[in-house]
Amino acid sequence: MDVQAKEEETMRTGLPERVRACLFDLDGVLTQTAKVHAAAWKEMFDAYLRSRAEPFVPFDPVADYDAYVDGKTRADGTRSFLESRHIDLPDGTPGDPPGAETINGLGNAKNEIVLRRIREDGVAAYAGSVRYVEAVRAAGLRRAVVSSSANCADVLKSAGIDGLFEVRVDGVTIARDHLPGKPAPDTYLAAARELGVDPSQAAVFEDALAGVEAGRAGHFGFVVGVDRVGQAAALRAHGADTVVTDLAELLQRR
Ligand SMILES: O=P(O)(O)OC[C@H]1O[C@@H](O)[C@H](O)[C@@H](O)[C@@H]1O
Repeated sequence: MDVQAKEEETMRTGLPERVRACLFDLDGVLTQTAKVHAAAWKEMFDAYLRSRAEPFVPFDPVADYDAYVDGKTRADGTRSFLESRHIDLPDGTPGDPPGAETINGLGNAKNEIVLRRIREDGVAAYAGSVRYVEAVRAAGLRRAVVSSSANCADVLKSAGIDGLFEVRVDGVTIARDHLPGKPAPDTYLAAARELGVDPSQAAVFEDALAGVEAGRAGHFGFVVGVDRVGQAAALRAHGADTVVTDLAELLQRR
């Protein structure tokens, strides 16, 4: 493909010309799993909150999920929501049984629920996202998935889209390399490094407030907020340069 044709195709991705790589979040951006996570968090937190002495105030799967849990690692999400309720639990250890009254125990209980739901209902990719990733691949851009989820590889495989990406930085990488999770930019920076591009040449695609914040903190070339729940203004306030409701909208931009 000659230079002009390539530039025209790159322009059709709706991204600035300097962008050479796309870094995609998973849950809620590529796959319809943000709502599965939100429902699993609610099931786990409500069971735990009911077991406590204070009056029961349920976990809100929209407001609490977006503010405290979305985009963060399992342990950070657990800690952050409990903190909002002034509940301080010990971390425990990764092997704590599901439901043990520790950060790890509650996180393990949530993971059992999420895996059960995924097993029973399967995982669907967003059709617009698949079209978009195929378009950026055709335009010659590099592609990575950057997720806080330790279940990232399985979810990509179940959705049948694991072959579209060259690099994966996920919850397993975070634990192995001791990376700070989102809203810190480290996971996105690691993916850009692995793809061999400067952050200024990479676009970040995120539906979580913690995720667009990571995009801004890492000084990435462009941050696309993906609004699945009516939080466009908050995504902009936390770091998105533009907001779409479906990635395919970007293909119409010139
Ligand atoms: O528990 P997992 O699968 O490791 O996922 C951790 C987090 O991964 C993020 O991608 C989701 O936005 C969160 O909702 C989720 O809790």
